[in-house]
Amino acid sequence: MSRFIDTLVTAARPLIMEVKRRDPHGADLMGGRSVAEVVAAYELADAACVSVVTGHWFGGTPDLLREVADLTDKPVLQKDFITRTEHLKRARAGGASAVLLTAGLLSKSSLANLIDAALSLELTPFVEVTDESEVDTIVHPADCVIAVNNKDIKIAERDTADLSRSERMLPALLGAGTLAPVSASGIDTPRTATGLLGIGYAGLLVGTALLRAPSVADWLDEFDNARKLAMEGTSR
Ligand SMILES: O=C(O)c1ccccc1NCC(=O)[C@H](O)[C@H](O)COP(=O)(O)O
Repeated sequence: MSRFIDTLVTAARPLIMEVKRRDPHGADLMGGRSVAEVVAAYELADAACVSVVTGHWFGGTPDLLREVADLTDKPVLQKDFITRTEHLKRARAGGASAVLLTAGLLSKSSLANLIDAALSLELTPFVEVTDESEVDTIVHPADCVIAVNNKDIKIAERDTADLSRSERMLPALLGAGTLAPVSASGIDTPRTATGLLGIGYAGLLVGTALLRAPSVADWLDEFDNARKLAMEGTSR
């Protein structure tokens, strides 16, 4: 198992915290902070893993991966439009431990080739899906994070998050054999996050909510409390 997926599934608080410069509408998410300050907040918050959006739609640049990877020892996911083996090699060289592969944007054979190539480079394939038919196209599912994107990248994620998609698709993810089903995008509140872990997600990818939170520490306190209450509820 490569480092990213292993770290995520064994983390006490399995949150992938994201560095992203702009939201889908172009609004700034950094709030005057440097990348180093955001990563430091995620370190303090004990993120399991860090995601960095290098895609230009969200204000990213290729250099942002190296900048983030140099600031943390945590496994780093690169989120970008990765379509070629060359992109995987660059991701590895830039310090990534995992790479986004968006199933809906790749042919079945390209996705399979990129998963194979990522695994041979010891990168975790972070395969994002938005419907059940895409799950069936994933090779080596046990070695992949399979993430349901609650938004639609084909319209640059300008839609409202549909969290019922994560609920509906969880059985398909588990049925495919992934050890790491993840819900991604539009996870707005600690309570929403707790609910998704409660139904069986092994990890969550959260960007905007943490970047806009007045205090990451307070957001996580609320998350930990809601999770404790949910766990007490299920053990009664
Ligand atoms: O999802 C993609 O295919 C994608 C491609 C290139 C750059 C970014 C991409 N996705 C970004 C995201 O999905 C979100 O930033 C991430 O899931 C966090 O979402 P949010 O918590 O709503 O900020």
